[in-house]
Amino acid sequence: MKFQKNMLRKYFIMGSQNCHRDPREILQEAAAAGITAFQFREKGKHSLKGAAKVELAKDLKAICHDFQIPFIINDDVDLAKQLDADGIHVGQDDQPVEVVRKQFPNKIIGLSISTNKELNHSPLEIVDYIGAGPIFATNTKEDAKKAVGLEWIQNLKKQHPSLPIVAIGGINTTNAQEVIQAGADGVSFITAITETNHILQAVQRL
Ligand SMILES: Cc1ncc(COP(=O)(O)OP(=O)(O)O)c(N)n1
Ligand SMILES: Cc1nc(C(=O)O)sc1CCOP(=O)(O)O
Ligand SMILES: [Mg+2]
Repeated sequence: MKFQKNMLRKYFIMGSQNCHRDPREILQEAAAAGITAFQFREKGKHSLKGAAKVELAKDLKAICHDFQIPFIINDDVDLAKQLDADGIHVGQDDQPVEVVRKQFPNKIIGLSISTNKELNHSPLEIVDYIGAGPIFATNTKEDAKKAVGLEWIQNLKKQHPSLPIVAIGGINTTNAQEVIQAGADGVSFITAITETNHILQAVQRL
């Protein structure tokens, strides 16, 4: 699947550890409601491992493809290869993005950026988009860095006007609009969907 900036507009991220019910049901509802991309982030204390992780990933990929939404895998390069995912998202402490690009010349590749130093030392020309954040405080990622705020998105956009940017961290139905107004091409979110009882409404508002 070829990357397009508008895929970043409503980018849902999830793993089974984020869910109070079957992740398949949650993704199905979010996809029907209009998310534009999905990242499988099976990570942390209560996450699935081994065959159970692979089985869930396969099911979630099939749902994404039913809705023609890109299926992106967080961190796990081997799983991305095994499942022929549409893309992979890596952070500063994961496999170097140069290595990932060599392995996947045609897949969507996203890279996390949390500071100006990371921005200035990353090979931005070989990634399709950056995940910028945390914009606001978040409890979802244990090792999240300091919140960067909306001005940082404005600065990023000024410095790199054509670099696709998806904002992440503490984004919900009430603050998503100001994130877009600050210059992000889209918003990514976990708990805005996994902690709501009204997925359709939440996705529409986001
Ligand atoms: C879209 C998006 N942006 C940032 C991240 C964070 O990636 P990373 O820093 O590697 O942290 P983990 O998610 O792996 O804990 C992301 N996953 N997606
Ligand atoms: C996975 C992730 N990465 C972040 C980063 O800043 O790189 S913040 C984050 C968690 C986002 O979850 P929520 O939408 O529930 O705040
Ligand atoms: Mg990572």
